[in-house]
Amino acid sequence: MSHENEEELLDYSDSEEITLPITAVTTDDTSAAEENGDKKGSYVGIHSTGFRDFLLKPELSRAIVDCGFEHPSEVQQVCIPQSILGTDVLCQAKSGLGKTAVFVLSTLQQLDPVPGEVSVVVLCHTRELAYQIKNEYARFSKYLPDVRTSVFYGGTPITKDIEIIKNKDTAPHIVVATPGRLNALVRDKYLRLSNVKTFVIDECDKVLETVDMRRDVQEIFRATPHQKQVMMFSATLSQEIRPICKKFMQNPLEIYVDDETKLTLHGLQQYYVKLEEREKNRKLSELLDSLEFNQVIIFVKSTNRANELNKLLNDCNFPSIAVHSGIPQEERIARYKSFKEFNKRICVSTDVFGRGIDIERINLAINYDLPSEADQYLHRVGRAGRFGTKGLAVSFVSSEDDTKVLEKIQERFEVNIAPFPEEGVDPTTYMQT
Ligand SMILES: Nc1ncnc2c1ncn2[C@@H]1O[C@H](COP(=O)(O)OP(=O)(O)OP(=O)(O)O)[C@@H](O)[C@H]1O
Repeated sequence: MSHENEEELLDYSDSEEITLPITAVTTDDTSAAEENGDKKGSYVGIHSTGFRDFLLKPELSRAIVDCGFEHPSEVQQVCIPQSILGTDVLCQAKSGLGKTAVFVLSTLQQLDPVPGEVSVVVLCHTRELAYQIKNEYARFSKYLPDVRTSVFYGGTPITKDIEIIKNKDTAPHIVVATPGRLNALVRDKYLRLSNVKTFVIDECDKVLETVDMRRDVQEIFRATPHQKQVMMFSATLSQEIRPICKKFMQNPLEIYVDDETKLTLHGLQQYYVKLEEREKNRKLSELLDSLEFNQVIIFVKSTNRANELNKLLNDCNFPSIAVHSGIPQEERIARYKSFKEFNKRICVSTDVFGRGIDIERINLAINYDLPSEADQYLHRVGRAGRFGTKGLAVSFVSSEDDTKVLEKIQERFEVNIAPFPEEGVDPTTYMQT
């Protein structure tokens, strides 16, 4: 089997049926962004540290101001001072509160770009997320013109990646990638990782849960020097996955949300609708007609269903797009961009967009198909209500299994998911003012 083919097997983005056992966890992550009203960027923690207290490079400080970040979120306050010193970090913090900026800022702070040397590797589980993280590096390194970041993922010609690596004018210092493609580039000796100083895994529980993806990560990891900084992040870090993560680390700073109730996004209203499978389309169309929203993401359990539902919505004149792993990669990224740029207001997706994807205007998440596990629910609904903003989540419950999952979610995260009110939901309670 060619490497290209092998790697194609390693696109796990639609693997919605994988279950990872979860047990209780503990934290102190008081979401001050939420407590402090719902205005994005209005985070003021108990210890009101400012970004300037981190003593970052002036080029980074300027970019932070340009990005409109006024105050670091709690996870940023806790992790950035340590991570810029090279400490290993294993960090769980709730969805949408700025984990990405922790590793982007701290790696840029430490980076001293050397031509032809890769200093930072960031791995994540989907191609769109890799693309998004690369753009975060672009935003924050805009005043660091010598720093180059590249993104490598499957489903695109590997020859293009090789050209970028070989050309001294484009060879990256920071590589953001999905494990399959990066492993292919390293294994075939196109990319040398012997100068890597920091190794990051975002959505680490997802990346490390399946044996195949973990094997890729291990192979890539072995190509990096022993002495380096390792950082891993996720909103969900079960007791089972923590020791696996720690095998890659040395004395990490460990941040856990050990009280799962604290993973609940309080700005997010959550409801369910009990109905028969055959009633889903009518109900969805009713909700889309009656609810106000800026952008909505609708989750389904298979690529087929994503296509069918998207077609149906378009036939009914709802401006929607579908995103799933069955779509050619270039088109997938084009659709991600188009949705992010607000060209479409409705996106039907599999779990490709179930984690990490950050689209500011999404304030409604609909589980047309409920996920089969509670963790995935948490990630999915976290697409609405980013950075402590308000949002609304509605889940369709159509089977015995759905009912069980719903119960589990409510128990674990101590969230009250009420039946969707007959009179609807007052838009002022979930729309930003
Ligand atoms: N200090 C800050 N001030 C204002 N906005 C911020 C700040 N930090 C991050 N953000 C913004 O908050 C949003 C969510 O951040 P990010 O995507 O990093 O969350 P996350 O913790 O990785 O979430 P998830 O677990 O869902 O992947 C992004 O749009 C980011 O630009």
